[in-house]
Formats: sequence, structure tokens, C-alpha cells
Amino acid sequence: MEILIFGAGSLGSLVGGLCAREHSVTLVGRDPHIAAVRESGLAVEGVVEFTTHPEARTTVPERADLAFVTVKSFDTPAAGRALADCSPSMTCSLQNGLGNEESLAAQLDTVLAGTCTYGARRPAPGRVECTGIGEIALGAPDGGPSAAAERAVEALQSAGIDAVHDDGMPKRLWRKLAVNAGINPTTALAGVENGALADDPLHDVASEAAREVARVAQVQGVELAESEAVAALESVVEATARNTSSMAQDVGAGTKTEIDAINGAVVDRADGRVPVNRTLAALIRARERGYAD
Ligand SMILES: NC(=O)C1=CN([C@@H]2O[C@H](COP(=O)(O)OP(=O)(O)OC[C@H]3O[C@@H](n4cnc5c(N)ncnc54)[C@H](OP(=O)(O)O)[C@@H]3O)[C@@H](O)[C@H]2O)C=CC1
Ligand SMILES: CC(C)(CO)C(=O)C(=O)O
Repeated sequence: MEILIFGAGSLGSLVGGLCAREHSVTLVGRDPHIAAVRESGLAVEGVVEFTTHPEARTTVPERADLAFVTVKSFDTPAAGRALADCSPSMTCSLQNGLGNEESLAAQLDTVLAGTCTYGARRPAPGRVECTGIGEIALGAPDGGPSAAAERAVEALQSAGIDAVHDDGMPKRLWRKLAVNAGINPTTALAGVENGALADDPLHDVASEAAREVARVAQVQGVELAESEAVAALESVVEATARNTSSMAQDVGAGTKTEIDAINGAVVDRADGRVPVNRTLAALIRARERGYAD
């Protein structure tokens, strides 16, 4: 299969590197990473270790059977516009947050929703570290069976990736949103690792954010119980206790965060009060504005 990764950063390089063990893979990203991969290949390190030689470019190729979108959520509209030039047979977001699939579907046919619990970081150009083996779940964005998702899952599995087809993606996306809405801004604002959310008062802040997400999901017709949202949050806090969340890393580095697609998306879709998500979003946006000072 011709697989295209749009956004060869941490996650995209890892997924692309793993896929390249079985498929023809093109990484689309930016220099100096792309130049380094072209020169010496992509070194995958950490939990799995190998070097692979995918095609590496800064623009999209002419065609692709399957495209994975792994840019940060604020770059999704640009990714959709760029991918429209090669019209992939199917395109799947592996990003965090809500709204990525709608944004891609405005430009592309056959868009799939995906979640990914692999962990990745990019220590240097040409290298990607797998910080944790997880699972990729794919399916139709509105739920129900999807032949395209089945084909994409088979492609991932044949490359040795733990992948499943989920016909209940809306619930899976909202449950992941509850986890990110609780953990990401709370750790970013408090300047702590994920494990610090096991205890009050931060546990209280993060779990109330997750409960609000469940209530908004229910209004949207997704049966996510508040207790399930909090249990998901607590289990990720425990499993990733030593992680610095992506938003804490972004705030630490003074770079743009995914707040709009996470807590911002909850506030935008709420028809009732979501004071914790609203407050967390306002505080993170204030930090982002402060970078310029
Ligand atoms: N890292 C992880 O472990 C996980 C991440 N995720 C999610 O996956 C998504 C990606 O995260 P992550 O990999 O960490 O982010 P990164 O910032 O590491 O990767 C995104 C990459 O896309 C590049 N990019 C953006 N726009 C373009 C463009 N128009 N053309 C070419 N390249 C482009 C960026 O380049 P530049 O930096 O120069 O802008 C960057 O290298 C996020 O939604 C995240 O929440 C989900 C699960 C795990
Ligand atoms: C699961 C979690 C919270 C792990 O850190 C994550 O997805 C992130 O940091 O963005």
C-alpha cells in the first residue's frame, strides 16, 4: 500500500517508520527533519529500534492509497488543502481533539477518525523515539461499519502495529477528549507531570473537566457516562505518571497549544455551563498571548 504521512513530526514519524517495515511510505514534513531522513534514513529508537528509509518530502506526492494526518490540530485545515492535491483514497486523522475529521472532510473524500495511544518524541532531526507502545483505533467518524477502516486496519496490522476497527468512534473520541481536557491544561498550568493529578486538589480540577466533557457528549447523543470519563482520566494519569503532557511541553517551550481543539471544542459545543473547561481554556490562551511579551 502507498501510505502518506502528512506531518512527519513525533507521532507521524513513528507511525510512518513502523508502516515502512511493510509498505511504501512517504513522509511529508519540514526540514531539517526531512533533509536528515533523505540523507541517512529514519532512526526509530526507544521501545523499538530500527532504521528505515521512507521517501521524505516537503510537499505531497502525486498519489496515495492511505494518508494519515499527524499535524497539530491548528494545522489541520492547511493539511486538508495540501492533501487535496493528491486525493488520497482514504485519509485518517490520528490527532487529539475534536473537529479534525470535519475539517479534512471539507477538502477530501473518505475521511476516517482515529485515536492513537503510542507515545512518540523527536529528539533530533532524522530520529524518532517510541516512548510507549499503544494501540491505533480507526473507524467512521459518525460510527457504524466502514470498509475503508477495515482496509486501513489490515494495512497497519500487517506492519506489526496494534490496530483495531471501532464502529463506535464518536464515543472513543469523546472519551479521549475527556482525558486530554482534564490532563493537558491542568498539567500545563500547574507545571507538573501527569502523575501529580492522582491527588487533590489537581485531581479535582481534572476530573471535573472530564465530567463536563461527558455531559456535553451526552447532549451530542454520545453515551459517555461521567464515571467512565473520570475512570479513563484516572487510568491514563496512572499509566503516564512520568509523562510531561503535550500541552505542558508546548507551554514550557512557548509554542502554540491544541487548546482550541480540546477544551475550546468543549466550550464551543456546550449548551450549558462548562465553567472548568472555560476557565482552563481562558488561562491557557492567556499564557499563549503572554509568549509575545
Ligand atoms: N506525540 C505523541 O506521542 C502523540 C501525539 N498525538 C497527537 O498527534 C498530533 C501530532 O502530535 P506530534 O507528533 O506530537 O506533533 P509534532 O509537532 O511533533 O508534529 C507535527 C509535525 O507536522 C509538521 N507540519 C505542520 N504543518 C505542516 C505542513 N503544512 N507541511 C509539512 N509539515 C507540517 C510540523 O512541522 P513544524 O514543527 O515545523 O510546524 C511538525 O513537524 C497532535 O494532535 C497530538 O495531540 C496523539 C497521540 C500521541
Ligand atoms: C494521554 C496524554 C495526556 C499523555 O501525556 C496525551 O495525549 C498528551 O499529552 O497530549
